[in-house]
Amino acid sequence: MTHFAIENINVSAFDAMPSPEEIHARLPLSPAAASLVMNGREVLRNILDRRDRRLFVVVGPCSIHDPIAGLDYARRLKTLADEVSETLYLVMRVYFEKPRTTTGWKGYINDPDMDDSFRVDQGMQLAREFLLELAEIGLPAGTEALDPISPQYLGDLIAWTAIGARTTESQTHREISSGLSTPVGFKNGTNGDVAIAINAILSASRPHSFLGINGQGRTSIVRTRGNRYGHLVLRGGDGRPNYDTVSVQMAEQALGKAGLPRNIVIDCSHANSYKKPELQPLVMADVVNQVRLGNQSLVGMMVESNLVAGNQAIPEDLSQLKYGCSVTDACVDWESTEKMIRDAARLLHEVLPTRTG
Ligand SMILES: O=C[C@H](O)[C@H](O)COP(=O)(O)O
Ligand SMILES: C=C(OP(=O)(O)O)C(=O)O
Repeated sequence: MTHFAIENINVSAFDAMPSPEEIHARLPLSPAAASLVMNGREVLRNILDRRDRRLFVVVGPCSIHDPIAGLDYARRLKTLADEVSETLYLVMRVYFEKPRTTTGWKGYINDPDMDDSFRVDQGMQLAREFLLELAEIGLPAGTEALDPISPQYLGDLIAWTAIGARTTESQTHREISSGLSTPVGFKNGTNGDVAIAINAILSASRPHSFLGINGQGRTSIVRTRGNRYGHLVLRGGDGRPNYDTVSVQMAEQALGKAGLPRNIVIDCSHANSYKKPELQPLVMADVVNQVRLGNQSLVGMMVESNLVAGNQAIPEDLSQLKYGCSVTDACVDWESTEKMIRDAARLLHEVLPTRTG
């Protein structure tokens, strides 16, 4: 009798991963990290509930590829975070998973050696090590939840989560968000569609039951309670920005119509700056000006920033990588980051007391 392969025809291997509990046991959450993460989430919830009048800023590299440079960045950001803490709450952008338009490097977890060896097992452990060190430095982390299983490995170290423009409409990502322990920012679609993000916030606010894994790595029916801290992130789309007052007001109206809190974060990067990093300070200045003119729905901003401006292609010889420079989207450099955030903090100082509490 002839045997035909009938399943997994296009799968070349199943390589076992250590379970979340095994990785947690190797790299346990320290008491200091636990309290930093819990405090970070609480501040963010307070901002979204208007018990804290500050704005939060998720700022940092488009992606982490070199932990030494990433932590060098983090130490500088911590000094800046302390300096502006009266008006702005800084969360470091720690993106380990990159959604690609077609193909490309998918991030530090997927391919930590950047050589197509795809050591996800090592990447997950290295990502956890990075987050633990970041917590020791004293900064909360914000990340994109792209892989539906990663939160079981890293979720205890995350204070803010984004669902990206390419996955906001995905049921899987809405389900995961309904169970995440952090506030979740849903981006509008790459074509500028805000309605999908509003539907995502509504969906994630409800309980769901879906397939996932538990701490032992066993396939489980995950049953969630719903996450009431979903909010909208405007990132522009279809080559056009949407941080202007008219777009913001339309988004406010859409949130109100859906019965959702009017909580809007502006991503200063991506289509809001035509992917030109040098325009990000202008977007931030405009958002700050809208707050100064009385806008009450703008609660946060996002910036793609690194030690060095621009980006670089991943070279074959990794020793040729430029230190502190993005290997994904182009970023603003450290000096511009300091200036734009200091300017924002100074300008917001006088208006924060007049924001609705
Ligand atoms: O911020 C990151 C990128 O915009 C996103 O991962 C898409 O990148 P790509 O269009 O280069 O694939
Ligand atoms: C992929 C990202 O953004 P977006 O989903 O808005 O394209 C990102 O911020 O890395």
